[in-house]
Parts: sequence; C-alpha cells; structure tokens
Amino acid sequence: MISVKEAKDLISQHITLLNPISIDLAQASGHVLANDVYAKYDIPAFSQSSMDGYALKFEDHKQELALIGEMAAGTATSITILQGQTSRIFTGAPLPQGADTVVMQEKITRRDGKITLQDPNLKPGLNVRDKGSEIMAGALAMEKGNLLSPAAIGFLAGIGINQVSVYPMPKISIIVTGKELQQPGKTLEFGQVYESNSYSLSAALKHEGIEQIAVYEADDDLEILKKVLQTATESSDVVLLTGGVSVGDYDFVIEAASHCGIKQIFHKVKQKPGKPLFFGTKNQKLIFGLPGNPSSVLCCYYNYVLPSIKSLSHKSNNVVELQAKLTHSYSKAAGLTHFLKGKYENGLVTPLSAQESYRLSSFAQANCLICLDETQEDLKKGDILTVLILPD
Ligand SMILES: Nc1nc2c(c(=O)[nH]1)N[C@H]1C(S)=C(S)[C@@H](COP(=O)(O)OP(=O)(O)OC[C@H]3O[C@@H](n4cnc5c(N)ncnc54)[C@H](O)[C@@H]3O)O[C@H]1N2
Ligand code: MOO
Repeated sequence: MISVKEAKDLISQHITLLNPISIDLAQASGHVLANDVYAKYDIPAFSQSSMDGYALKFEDHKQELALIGEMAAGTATSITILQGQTSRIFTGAPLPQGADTVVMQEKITRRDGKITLQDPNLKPGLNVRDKGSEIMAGALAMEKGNLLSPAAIGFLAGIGINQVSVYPMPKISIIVTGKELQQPGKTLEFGQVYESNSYSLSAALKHEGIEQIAVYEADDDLEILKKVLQTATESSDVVLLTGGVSVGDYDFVIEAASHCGIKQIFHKVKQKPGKPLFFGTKNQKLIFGLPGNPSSVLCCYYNYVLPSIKSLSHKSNNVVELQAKLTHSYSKAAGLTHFLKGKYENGLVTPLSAQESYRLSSFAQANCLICLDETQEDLKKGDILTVLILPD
C-alpha cells in the first residue's frame, strides 16, 4: 500500500494536458485560454462622451455657445462644431468633429438655443473616453493561461472577439457497479440500496462546469463491466468507477481494467475512507476505481479526482488547504491517513459525528475534510490540523 502523498504524486505524473479547441466565446466561461488574444480594433473605436451633456471646444468654455445639433449613442453620422458652437450629446455617443470636451447637462443653463457653462472644474478632455483608451488594435488583450471569468468573457466580447482557443473540460464517464443498486424514487426491495454515487459525482462535476458526463450501470457482472469500461474508456478522458475495487468475489474492477488494457498505476492507499482506491491509465486517459461506499467516493473525488480534472484543463488547483485548531480531542489508530468530515469556522475545526464511510449525513453538513496523517493518534483540543475546504 502506498501513502496519500505517493498516490497524489503518481497521479500528477500521469496527467497530460488536453488538446486545445476553438469554441464560441459564449461557451468559454470557466475555461483556460490556450492562446494569447490580441485586439483587432481600437476600443473605443471612436472618441465618445461618458456623460449626457454638451460637447464643445474647451477654449470656448467661458463664452455663450450656440447649440447646433445633437449626437446620440448609435448615430451613424457625425457633425462638426465650429468656434462658439456646441452640440447636445449623450453617454456613449461619438464626440462631434471639432469638440474635445463634454460638460454635464447639470452644469449649464440653456436659453433660446444658447448655453452657458457653470462648471469651475471643467478641464480639457473632461468626460471624453478617447479612441483606443481601453485597448489599441494589435495590443495583447489577454495572455494564454488566464481563466475566462465572467469579466474576462465580457472584456473579450467588448473588444469584438467571438471565438477563443481554450483547453476543453474533460469528458467524464461514471460507471456504477453493484447488483444491489436501485434508482431513487423507486421502491426498495429487500437487499437493495439507493444508487447515490452517480448523483454526488455528477453534481460535483457539474459544479466544475463539466457538462459531458455519461453514466453507466454495470451490475456485478464481469462481462458487462468489461464492455461498459471499454466503451467508457474509448469515449471519455476520465472514467470514474464506483464500487467493485475491493477483495469480494463480485469485485471485478481490477480484472476488467486489465482486460481493457488499462495500466494499473496503483491499487490501495493508506487512507480511511477509500483504502481500496485504484488508479490506472490508458493512452493518457485516467481511470479511477473509487471504493463504493458513498463517503469514500466523495473523499477520493476531492483528494484525487478534482485536482486531476483541473490539471487536464490547465486550471490551477485552487483547493484551499488551511491550518485550523481542533475544538475537542479525537483519537485514531496510527497507520492510515484519515479524512474526517468537519466543520471549519474562524480558524477552528470540529469533526462531525457519523464518520462511517457508508454514511453521507455528516458529509452533507461538512464544509471541510480534516486530514490526519498516518502517524497521528491521540489529538488534543487546540492541536493544529490541516483542513481541506470543500468547494461550495
Ligand atoms: N475483506 C475486506 N473487505 C472490505 C475491505 C477490505 O480491505 N477487506 N475494504 C472495505 C472498504 S474500506 C471499502 S471502502 C469497501 C470498498 O468496496 P468496493 O469498492 O468493492 O465497493 P462495493 O463492495 O461494491 O460497495 C461498497 C458499499 O458501497 C455501496 N455502494 C456501492 N455503489 C454504490 C452506489 N452507486 N450508490 C450507493 N451505494 C453504493 C454498496 O452497496 C456497499 O455497501 O470494501 C470494504 N470491504
Ligand atoms: O475505507 Mo472504506 O473506503 O472504509 O469505506
């Protein structure tokens, strides 16, 4: 059995970035840019007003000005103002030829088609957004490696970009194994359990913006599992199996993986929950055999799967690890790393009850996993521990 650290290192050694794709900007939120983006145009494309008011030549601001026209946002034609003249102008409208300054409409008096200014703070160029002041044509707008946040998407749209090259999100297959599984909403017969692993995993993946998720059921039948695993491995970048990785007579994941040409990188990690975790690869595809207990599945997801799928898409692993003070004593045996469902608040952390790996009630309330390493045994109130904050 290997340690948690060895398992994490082995996984990261087997990750290869997915090949970039070109997609519509509207679909690109949450992706990482694979190429630098350059501006094609000066933005703003013309000098424009940032206020509703009057456009003028600054040198005229002390004299009465004759109102000769109007510029509204979206106007397709321009006008020219001469000395002693002004034009009505609205926010976003092109500055008329000859004007260099805009006075806000609150700071003038208007009578008989003439305006006089009362703006002691008026300066040349005030309330004018210069052509190219956001970005100049040819300038680097956004470097590759940047995450496309909503603001980044808006910025790129605002400079006229509609296609971007990004690292795609991985395609994921989830295979749930187990003859005992019943769909939620149906009646539980004797011996059945509700299938929850595909629900928790799909929810966690969707939270990461992953949309291409296929869910398969493989019963507890080696032949079915071989076929499903083959299909899933061919059609996705990451396969998440749940259940069937332990030592029972109906645990077929290891055998099916070997049959499908999946290279085993490791099986079994010194951890609780999730000890029988399997990890293998085939042609740069990642195959995780997650131990079937619902809490083991999620624990392994947050520790191993989530960082991997982020790396595939060139995203930084922003899983937050903090140090926190334990609120009461806790004991464990030495030998395995334990991940406890916990509540973290203001630097303090409390292990929740119901830590058993078949239960999710405490996980459903937890906001962190408390990491107790292999050697730790008796922990006292006030001890400083590492906690992994769970995504919202
Ligand atoms: N003799 C030993 N037995 C077990 C060991 C061991 O070392 N020696 N390890 C235990 C540990 S730890 C775990 S974890 C489990 C892992 O077993 P499997 O990965 O083979 O999982 P299953 O046996 O198929 O299922 C375990 C448990 O989880 C329930 N389950 C499975 N899939 C789902 C699902 N999709 N939704 C909800 N619940 C699911 C299943 O009914 C079982 O109760 O092995 C221990 N045994
Ligand atoms: O370690 Mo298992 O994952 O207890 O349920």
